[in-house]
Amino acid sequence: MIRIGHNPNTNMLPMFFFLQKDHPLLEAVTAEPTGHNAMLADGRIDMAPISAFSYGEHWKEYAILPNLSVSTKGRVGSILIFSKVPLKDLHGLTVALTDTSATSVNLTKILLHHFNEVVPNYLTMSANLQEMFAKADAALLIGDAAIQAALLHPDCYIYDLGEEWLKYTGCSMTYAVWAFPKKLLTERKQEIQAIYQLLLEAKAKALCHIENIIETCQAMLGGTQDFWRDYFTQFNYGLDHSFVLGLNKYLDLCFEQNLLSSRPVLEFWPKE
Ligand SMILES: C=C(O[C@@H]1C=C(C(=O)O)C=C[C@H]1O)C(=O)O
Repeated sequence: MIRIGHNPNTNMLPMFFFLQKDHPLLEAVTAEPTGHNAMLADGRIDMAPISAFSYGEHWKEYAILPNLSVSTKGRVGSILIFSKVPLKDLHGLTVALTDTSATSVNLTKILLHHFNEVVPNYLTMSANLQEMFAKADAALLIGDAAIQAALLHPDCYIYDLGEEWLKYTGCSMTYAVWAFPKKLLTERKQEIQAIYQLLLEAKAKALCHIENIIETCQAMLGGTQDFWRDYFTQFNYGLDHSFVLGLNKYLDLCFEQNLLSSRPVLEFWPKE
């Protein structure tokens, strides 16, 4: 039995919609990314789509499943900074960070400190734009919370972090990777391999039946079918060479900005 992290956000539906969650080999544990990051680190789950940043913290212990990720080249649509002032004017002001993210929280710091030369103060808060704006000048939201806040058309600047990252680096951005502790390979290699196959099959099926996913998203959060169709054209759920380049660029910058204590090396299993 492999306990896997199930992320309930719409951006992960292409991974989970057709995954047989009652399969005898798997148990699904639902949480936001930071929940899975913590659960994988302390052994409460065996595998999850964790924040790419969390892989960077644990790269010596974890392996990444090839050809799986949550990535975009440019716009994401659901990793957004809502700001009362332009990004360049945030120096010395307060930015509220959602407590559900690790990758985007550190991407925010890289974009502000390294590329915009502004250093604000940070607050970590639960994802609620109104409450964040009561205490801060800008707010980072991810996933469905970001989509819901944007659909209300708040009267503020909105920055898409995938777009900002592309503007400054020319690279794609990988937000999540599927990782597991390498030590599981000594006794549970076959189970991991079997779950990996299920994940690849679930993803392949979803990409052929994206209309089912679009209808589900509309039922969950509203918005038009065109909105959701456009949302999913941004995403790439694979991890080919060009996405690996962007992921390495992000992890290298995290290390150079002292957000990570060592420079991560990506290790994949199964090896290709
Ligand atoms: C694309 C998204 O990516 C998510 C962002 C994450 C993070 O910032 O740590 C982690 C997992 C991803 O699924 C999103 O939430 O919109």
